Amino acid sequence: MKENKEIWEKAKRIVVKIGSSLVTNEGKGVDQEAINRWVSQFRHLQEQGKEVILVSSGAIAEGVVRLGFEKRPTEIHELQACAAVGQMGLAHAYEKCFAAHDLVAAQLLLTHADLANRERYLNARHTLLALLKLKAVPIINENDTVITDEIKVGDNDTLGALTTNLVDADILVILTDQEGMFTADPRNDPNAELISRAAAGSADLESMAGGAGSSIGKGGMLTKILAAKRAARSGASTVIVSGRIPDVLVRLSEGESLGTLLVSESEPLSARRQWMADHLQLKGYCVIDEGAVQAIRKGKSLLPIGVKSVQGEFLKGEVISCFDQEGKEVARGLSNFSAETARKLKGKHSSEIEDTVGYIERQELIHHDNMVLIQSAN
Ligand SMILES: Nc1ncnc2c1ncn2[C@@H]1O[C@H](COP(=O)(O)OP(=O)(O)O)[C@@H](O)[C@H]1O
Ligand SMILES: N[C@@H](CCC(=O)OP(=O)(O)O)C(=O)O
Repeated sequence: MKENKEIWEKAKRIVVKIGSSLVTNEGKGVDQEAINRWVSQFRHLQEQGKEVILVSSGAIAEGVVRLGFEKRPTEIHELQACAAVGQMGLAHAYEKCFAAHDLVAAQLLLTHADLANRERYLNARHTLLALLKLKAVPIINENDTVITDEIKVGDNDTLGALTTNLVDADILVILTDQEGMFTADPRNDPNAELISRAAAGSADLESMAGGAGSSIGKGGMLTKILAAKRAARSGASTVIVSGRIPDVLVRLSEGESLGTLLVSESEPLSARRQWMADHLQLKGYCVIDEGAVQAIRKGKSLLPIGVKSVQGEFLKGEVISCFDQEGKEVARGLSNFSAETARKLKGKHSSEIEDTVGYIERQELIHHDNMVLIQSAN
């Protein structure tokens, strides 16, 4: 495995994600002093020639305090109201600290749709790259005020990974309220031991990671290690570490081993394949037979003859999934047909396409060039 120092020396672009409990001092309200400490470290990283992108949680936790709720509400519109109010508090706190360190901050509130649509995805990417070129530090959060659960990214660990892939960052640092990832949730198990290093995506990690240990955070440890697995697809390694360690970012950047390093060991996917793999919600999928599974694993395109069924409603050009007959996702890619046409063509030989739909535009349902193989469940 690569040494920490080597990984950090090579890293130029770093995404730092900060969780709600850290930002709001365990839900008591925006922790201006802690923010100040992280921002001064961003400044240090910039002086070392590194680019920093921040993904900050905390809007809802801060809104809960500002609106005087005794505990986090459960009603969706109240949560959205908290997010709207709390985001003001976050922006204000960051703006103050960034200005004090002579840094320029920029706010981006993203939705799932911004990342699922190729054009909006590329727009977001170009805006972020322009900001980095101008030495501004983008601060990203999910736009919780306008979205419901069905269309959400859902947690900022995942958003951190999507951002890492979006800008081809080298490292994702997830600052949290624990020292790192333990063999079990240290809040419940006093014998849990810190894992200092592992391969991102290693299957054992998923069984050791639990949910959020408090009502302030959202994802817990599981979303963090899934985020590391997702970030590894673009070649980025992830560090899960306590944001309370003094000078944590500076010390990491000097190669010190702190928290849990989840090393990316896979070959990075191309940008377009990454975008397809990063889709969290798809409009449809097809179930394919064993012959088609073998063919696409060998690098062939998916032909209608291998398709057993087509589910959902999608348009030509949208990303759909391919499942095997056991229900495991094997690939996803851009469909050359709408769901309606794909249903008419399923099981048909290429020579029957014209007779079935009256024209031949493409013979493949998904061309190999527009397909990404999925190694294991997301
Ligand atoms: N294996 C584990 N190692 C460390 N923490 C774990 C583990 N499993 C579950 N957790 C819980 O995950 C929590 C961190 O996640 P979360 O509360 O969502 O924080 P954040 O707001 O930083 O995202 C920890 O406080 C801890 O209780
Ligand atoms: N977007 C939400 C944060 C959601 C979230 O993932 O929270 P956390 O687990 O604390 O990183 C907010 O700003 O309140």
